[in-house]
Amino acid sequence: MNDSSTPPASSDHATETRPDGARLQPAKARARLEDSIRNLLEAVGEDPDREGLRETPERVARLYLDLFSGLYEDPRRHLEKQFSTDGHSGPVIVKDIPFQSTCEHHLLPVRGKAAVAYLPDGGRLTGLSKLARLVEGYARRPQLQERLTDQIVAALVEVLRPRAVLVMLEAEHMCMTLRGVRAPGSLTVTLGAHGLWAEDLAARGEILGLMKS
Ligand SMILES: Nc1nc2c(ncn2[C@@H]2O[C@H](COP(=O)(O)OP(=O)(O)OP(=O)(O)O)[C@@H](O)[C@H]2O)c(=O)[nH]1
Ligand SMILES: [Zn+2]
Repeated sequence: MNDSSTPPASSDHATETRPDGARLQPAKARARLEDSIRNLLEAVGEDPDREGLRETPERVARLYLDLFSGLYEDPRRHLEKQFSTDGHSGPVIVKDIPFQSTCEHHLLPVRGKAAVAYLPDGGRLTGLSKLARLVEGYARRPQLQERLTDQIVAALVEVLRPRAVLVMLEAEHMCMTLRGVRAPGSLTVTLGAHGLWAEDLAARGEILGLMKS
């Protein structure tokens, strides 16, 4: 593989800020999370100082920092390392990428599989593992499946400038299986497309077929 002559995307991608410009700080978040979990235990009538719960706020704070670690990175940075295509002009598809997310309405797990495809523009390729890292970075946040799909598409478009992108996510939402409507086994499928695969349904169908095969 050759080093790309393409300049990397903006280094602003390495850190992310809230819309108000404040930097997200995991250390501060951890202390606040611990307090919040303690409050939650008290609110449900538990004693956070009893032996079994004493370390729970700290454990759960760590858990949430892990589940929401995508809030502390800009996943677009994973696409910055690029290679030349060496003439390859066909689609690149990585499928069966497992992901774990959190439904932003109920803070319950969402687990699924992603398939990510792009059609290089003749100049830029990214590492295959970077597609899975991109999915993970956006999944590890409070999310909607539709937004997660769109963010993955937008990142690929912005950084790789490919001729086409297609992203398909299939996921089980625990908020639909453990509670509420209780529909275990139900799967939500979302699709995001850009460029040729948004415009040409026959071309999109061919890629979808490969994603599902
Ligand atoms: N569109 C979309 N909806 C989601 C996602 N995750 C969870 N939901 C839905 O968000 C909705 C929230 O609905 P509400 O009526 O405010 O909450 P609720 O009373 O707990 O809803 P029920 O789950 O129907 O009991 C539910 O229909 C969930 O199924 C997602 O990723 N995308
Ligand atoms: Zn939910």
